[in-house]
Amino acid sequence: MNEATDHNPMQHFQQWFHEVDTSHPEEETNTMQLATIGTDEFPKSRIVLLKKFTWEGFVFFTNFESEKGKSIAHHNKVALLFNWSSANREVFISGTAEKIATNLAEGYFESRPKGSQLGAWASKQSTEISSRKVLDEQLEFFENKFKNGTIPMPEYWGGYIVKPSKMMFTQKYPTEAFSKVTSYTLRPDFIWNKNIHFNKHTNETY
Ligand SMILES: Cc1cc2nc3c(=O)[nH]c(=O)nc-3n(C[C@H](O)[C@H](O)[C@H](O)COP(=O)(O)O)c2cc1C
Repeated sequence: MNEATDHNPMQHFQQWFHEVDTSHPEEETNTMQLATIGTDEFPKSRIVLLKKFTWEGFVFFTNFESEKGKSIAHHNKVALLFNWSSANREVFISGTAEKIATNLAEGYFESRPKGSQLGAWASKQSTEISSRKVLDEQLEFFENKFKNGTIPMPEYWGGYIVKPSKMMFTQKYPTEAFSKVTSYTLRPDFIWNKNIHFNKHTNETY
C-alpha cells in the first residue's frame, strides 16, 4: 500500500493526470467527454475542458442554456471520459453535476481572454447561427456595449462540478492481451480527504 494510488481515487487521478501531462506533451490532457441524459431521454456526449479538479470533483464551464445545461437540469447524473491514448490510458467517471457558486465562476470568467468573454455573450450554444456575419455582428454589438469597462459574466454562463460516484482507471498494454482496470465505488458519505469510504477493485480484462 505504498503507492499514492492505493489510498484515494482522486490521488490516483492526480497521479495519472500529472504523468500524462508531463510525459505526453502532445496529449490534450484536460479534454474530456461529458455524457448527459437529454430531455428526450437519449444519451449525448460532447467534448468539454476540465478547468479544475479538487478533492470533491471535476469542474468545467459552459452555457447553462445549452443542450447540456438543459440536460443536466433535467437529469443531473452524468459521465466523464478522459481518453489519453498516447499513454494507453482511459479514465471513466460517473457522478452528479452541480452548479458551482457564481462568485467562483466569475473568478474564472474574469481570467479568460476578452475574446472568449465576448464569445460567451455573442454565441448561443447549441443553436444554429444563420451565418458568420450574424455572429460577427453580435460580437461587435457586445464589444461596443462593454467598451468602457470590464465584461460581466452572463447570468446564463457558469461552472459545474461533477462529484463522482464511480471512477474506473484503465491501463492498456499494447504488446499484451490484457488491460489493467482499477475501479472505485464511492459510498454516498464519502469524505474525500480520508482514506476510507470507497471500495477498490483491480482486475485484468481481456
Ligand atoms: C476541444 C474542445 C473543447 C471544448 N470545450 C468546451 C467547454 O469547455 N465548454 C463548453 O460548453 N463547450 C466546449 N466545447 C464545445 C462542445 O463540445 C459543444 O459543441 C458545445 O458546448 C455544445 O454542446 P451541447 O449542444 O451538447 O450543449 C468544446 C469543443 C471542443 C472541440
